[in-house]
Amino acid sequence: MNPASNLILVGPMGAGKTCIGRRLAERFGLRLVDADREIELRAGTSVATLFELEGEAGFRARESAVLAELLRDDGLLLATGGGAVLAEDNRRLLRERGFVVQLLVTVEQQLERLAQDRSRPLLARGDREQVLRELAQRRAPLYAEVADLRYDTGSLGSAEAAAGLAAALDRHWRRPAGAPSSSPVSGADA
Ligand SMILES: Nc1ncnc2c1ncn2[C@@H]1O[C@H](COP(=O)(O)OP(=O)(O)O)[C@@H](O)[C@H]1O
Ligand SMILES: O=C(O)C1=C[C@@H](OP(=O)(O)O)[C@@H](O)[C@H](O)C1
Ligand SMILES: [Mg+2]
Repeated sequence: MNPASNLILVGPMGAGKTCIGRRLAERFGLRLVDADREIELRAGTSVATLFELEGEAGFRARESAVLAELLRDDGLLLATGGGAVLAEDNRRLLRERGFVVQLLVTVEQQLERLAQDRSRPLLARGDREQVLRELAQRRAPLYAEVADLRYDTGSLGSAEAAAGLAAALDRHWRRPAGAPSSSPVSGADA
């Protein structure tokens, strides 16, 4: 098991990386960083606009650079974007620099959670269900390759899921000596 001080969330769009990350950061005394948000801050524009202006390849180059920059630090809760595992160098970096949690979600749950979402360019055209199924098929082995722990949010709401994941991390994540101690998940209803 990986005794890293960073906690890294990977998984598909709508798995809850960003929102569960927010709750867990507080619980484990980690600094929350969301890779997409950091890319947007550096570029001064949105992920959707970057896809439009630079294509997916341009966005992926920015994503790799941001992951490398952020993961020089310790004590982070890093919420990645769903495609962060595509590049082999990213996968190596994630494995080396953190305890990686793969959040599991079904395509049906993704469709429900992202029904109103207009910010994810990969879902902007075509048949959403088909796109999500193709992405899941291609990426599932890549998430599995980097994961130290897999966690299924199933039918849980995000507060319950965060509380359940925190309990699983208490059992499975060996943190380095001197890491801040954990406190209850705020707003958890489980
Ligand atoms: N466990 C959950 N149960 C219900 N809704 C959720 C859950 N996790 C996330 N959501 C909702 O799904 C949407 C996407 O969540 P988000 O955290 O942005 O996912 P990701 O960063 O993995 O793409 C948000 O509207 C969020 O409130
Ligand atoms: O799956 C993907 O390739 C993407 C997922 C998004 O992040 P979330 O997984 O946080 O939605 C964002 O990085 C971008 O729209 C591309
Ligand atoms: Mg996100």
